[in-house]
Amino acid sequence: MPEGLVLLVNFVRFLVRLTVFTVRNALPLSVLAGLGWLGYRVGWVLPVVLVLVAGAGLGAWAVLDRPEFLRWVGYPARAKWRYVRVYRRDWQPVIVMAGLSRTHKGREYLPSIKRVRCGPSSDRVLVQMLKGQAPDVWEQATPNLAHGFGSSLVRVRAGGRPGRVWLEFVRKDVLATPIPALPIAAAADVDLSGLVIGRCEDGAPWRLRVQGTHVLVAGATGSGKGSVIWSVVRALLPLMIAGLVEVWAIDPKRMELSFGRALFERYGRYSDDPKGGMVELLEAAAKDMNARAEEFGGVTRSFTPSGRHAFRLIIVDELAFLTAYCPDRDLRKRAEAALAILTTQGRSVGYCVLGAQQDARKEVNNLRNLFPDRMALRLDESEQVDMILGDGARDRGAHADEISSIPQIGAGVGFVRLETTPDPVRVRAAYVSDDDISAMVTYALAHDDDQNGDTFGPAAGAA
Ligand SMILES: Nc1ncnc2c1ncn2[C@@H]1O[C@H](COP(=O)(O)OP(=O)(O)OP(=O)(O)O)[C@@H](O)[C@H]1O
Repeated sequence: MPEGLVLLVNFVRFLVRLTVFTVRNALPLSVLAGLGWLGYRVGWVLPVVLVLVAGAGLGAWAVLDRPEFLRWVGYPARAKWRYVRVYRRDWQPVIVMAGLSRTHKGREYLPSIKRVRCGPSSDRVLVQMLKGQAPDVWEQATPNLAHGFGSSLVRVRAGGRPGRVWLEFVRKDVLATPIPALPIAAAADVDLSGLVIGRCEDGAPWRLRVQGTHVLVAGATGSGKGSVIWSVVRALLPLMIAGLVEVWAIDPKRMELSFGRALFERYGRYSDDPKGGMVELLEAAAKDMNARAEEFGGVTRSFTPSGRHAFRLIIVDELAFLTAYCPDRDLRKRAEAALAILTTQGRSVGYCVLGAQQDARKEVNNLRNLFPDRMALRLDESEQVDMILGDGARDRGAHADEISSIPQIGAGVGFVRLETTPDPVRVRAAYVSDDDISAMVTYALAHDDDQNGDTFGPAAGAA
């Protein structure tokens, strides 16, 4: 190529880059230009005073309303900084070493960074993949990317349009410390389509739907299934006291639920009888559910809890005991039949089954697919993750088999799929201790007398 043409091409490239840089950084460049102009026209005292006043204003904002300050100033500034200092600087060598670039006819083709966003615990980098690349190539390279950019974990998320992926670089584990039991809400604030039972990795409340679904909690022994169950009961407590919710507890292990037995006996039912009592309770629930379905048939299609028709949560602490381990074959069959009826027909008439189980395998619980919402706490084997959360969940970052077995760090931590996103989200349930459960029993029984017989809450009386 003639030398003049090379110079021209480089000059045009420089102009394009300068324009892009100016447009992207219009605000800080305008401020700098304004201050420079002021300094030139009226001296440097005024710009310095302005900078100090702005700094003090930002400091006051950061102290008075930290979340908003971080949202509008802190995280965007950090994102720019990390883009320049981490991702753009190391992009080429890391991508080449991870095998994500291509060389064709001596020219190197690199995927490009479109955007960087920062949150409290992770950075998200939007990447324009090379033409012909698919997200699974990136999923295979996540260990290289994590080591290359100095993060503890990388997850690949959908990029919103074909050809793009978000890389989520986890900087620190914000769920590594236990969350104490959440405060008991007012009855009017309890939402059956989103009970707050813990926290998501991005700091948002973890909301669990119980109305219109069934929930399966899978986790190895000691993974903290009890904290999920008790956080749900705690969140429902105001509506239990108000007579709008009943909790029926089936407790084959006689450990976890027996502690709050008084609550279930007062606001629902309880059984730990292995000789048929637990199965009878399930059958009673299925029978009542059928009666309710008959009463509602042709009258109403949506369920609203009321004093006459309370929302019923059926908790089964160890599903596998009823469906696989119970020595009496007849009882196993009856339990499976009742569970199948409840899970297939109960959703629309105000029944929800919340089942827990240690073993995710099909042989142990072949009703698994009747639970629309499933969560994976710590699991023993990586293959079990997809059995619970669906195919591809582990590749999308649900590493439930890598959750720490140290209770302080990993109990109650798990992965769920939320309605809003196909990607699994890491969550931690609040820890409801034995003392908290005793306090709940005392609280409920103390409030009982005032409210017994009345109905409360916005949905009352509307069945
Ligand atoms: N959310 C939590 N945060 C912190 N620690 C927790 C949490 N949940 C449970 N733990 C701790 O972990 C221990 C085991 O929890 P838990 O008994 O709920 O597990 P599990 O899954 O029900 O086990 P198993 O199936 O053997 O009954 C508890 O004794 C408690 O100390």
